[in-house]
Amino acid sequence: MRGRVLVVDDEPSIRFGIRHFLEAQGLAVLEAEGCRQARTLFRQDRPDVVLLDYRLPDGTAFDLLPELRAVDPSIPVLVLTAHVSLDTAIQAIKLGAEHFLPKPVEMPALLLLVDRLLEAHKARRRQQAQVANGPGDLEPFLGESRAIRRLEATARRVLDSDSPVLLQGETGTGKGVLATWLHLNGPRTGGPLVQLNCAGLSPQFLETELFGHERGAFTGAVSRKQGLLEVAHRGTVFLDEVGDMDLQVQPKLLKVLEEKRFRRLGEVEDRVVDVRLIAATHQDLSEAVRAQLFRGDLYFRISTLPLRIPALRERPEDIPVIARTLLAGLSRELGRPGLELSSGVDAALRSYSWPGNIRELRNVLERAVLLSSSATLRPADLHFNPVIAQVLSPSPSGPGVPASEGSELDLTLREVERRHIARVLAAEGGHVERAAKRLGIPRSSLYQKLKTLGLSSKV
Ligand SMILES: Nc1ncnc2c1ncn2[C@@H]1O[C@H](COP(=O)(O)OP(=O)(O)OP(=O)(O)O)[C@@H](O)[C@H]1O
Repeated sequence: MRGRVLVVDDEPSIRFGIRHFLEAQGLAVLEAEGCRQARTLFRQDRPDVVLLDYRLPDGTAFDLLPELRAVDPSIPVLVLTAHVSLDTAIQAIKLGAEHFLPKPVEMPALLLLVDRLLEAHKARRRQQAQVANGPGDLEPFLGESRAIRRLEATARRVLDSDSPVLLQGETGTGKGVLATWLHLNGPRTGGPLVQLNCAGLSPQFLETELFGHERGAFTGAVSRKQGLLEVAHRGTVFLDEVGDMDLQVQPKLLKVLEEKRFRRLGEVEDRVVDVRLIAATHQDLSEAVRAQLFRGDLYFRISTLPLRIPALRERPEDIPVIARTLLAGLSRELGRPGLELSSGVDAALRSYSWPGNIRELRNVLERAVLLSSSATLRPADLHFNPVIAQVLSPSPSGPGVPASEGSELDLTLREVERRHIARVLAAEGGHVERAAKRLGIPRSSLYQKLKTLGLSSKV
């Protein structure tokens, strides 16, 4: 199917003629005989193009256009009319119509315009997806280990399916990178990819983010808000850290997956939505189900297609090629062409345990590039960070608190700063940019502090 066209006209013979013609061209056609029916179909089925007769029994195209734009401004509308005056044309364009076509409709001209509008719609969606994702050119299957080849084979098999995918893997293994790849290489690539990290979100915030709300639905809902599920229509929703989703919200997500409908907060009517869910977690969700922190029914639904991303230490043979790929990216990003790794570096990289996985590897390389003026990085340029290792691996003394640390009152200001930075960095899984944001300082200042506080090499 090349696309879906909604034909709104009160004359059954005109609808029949257009339908017959467009279906023969491989397009699917929905029909509405007036504004009311058009509104419902538009909201529920989100066509790719609307053909809208100007005069309808319960209103005109001018009544309907602003409403359709409010629901989804990316869907192009073509107005059909027997009498086009310049004023009408200007008014329609102002209200968001893409084109006019005089009646009686000439089918070849109609097809030409519909094809053009379909292309424009697809390009708009693709552009929206790219804005949301950032550059989607990262390759998630770097290396030749059996673990990564197996992951690639399974990922390719699930590309075309609409069933939910569950990505499991430690922090920094590239779950986000794989989610983007699945979206961009699957049939929904022209649609949006919408991402939400569920960690630490209150139930109400999570609900309004996912489902949206009507004006006045609760105190503070001063205007209506579109939920991410609506924004992701015909695309993909990526829910990161799904294991942290509040128990109150979980049954509502299950309903969306099972019935493909949901309701904005404060709304009485259901909305139909067509999204593919990719969920990710670093937790053992089956354990969370046993501990009654995650609903069993939702777990079974979202884990239809589970993909496990191996940790770096499970595939040390892939580390040299991943490191060189990351270095080439950093080289471009930081304007330092021709960067290389000396032969001794591979052994050093392979012998470290990488608790923060590819994110940590990238950070170690980025730090090395920034702190070294040579084009060839040597083992001495690599500063691994044992604090991260300590915090990310389970420790009896609790996260981020080395057992040997004495009374906080005896600490110097410099030591407090050093420990705080180390903790924030560890809490962000070694993600320097996010840690800098959390600390409220520029990334370059954080690098400077890491250097002066000796965090990069001897914490
Ligand atoms: N295959 C890859 N190629 C290049 N960079 C990668 C790759 N995989 C991961 N990265 C980098 O590692 C970092 C972490 O990736 P990502 O956010 O996808 O991991 P994650 O498993 O989702 O982490 P978390 O569980 O902490 O959210 C990002 O900066 C990303 O650019």
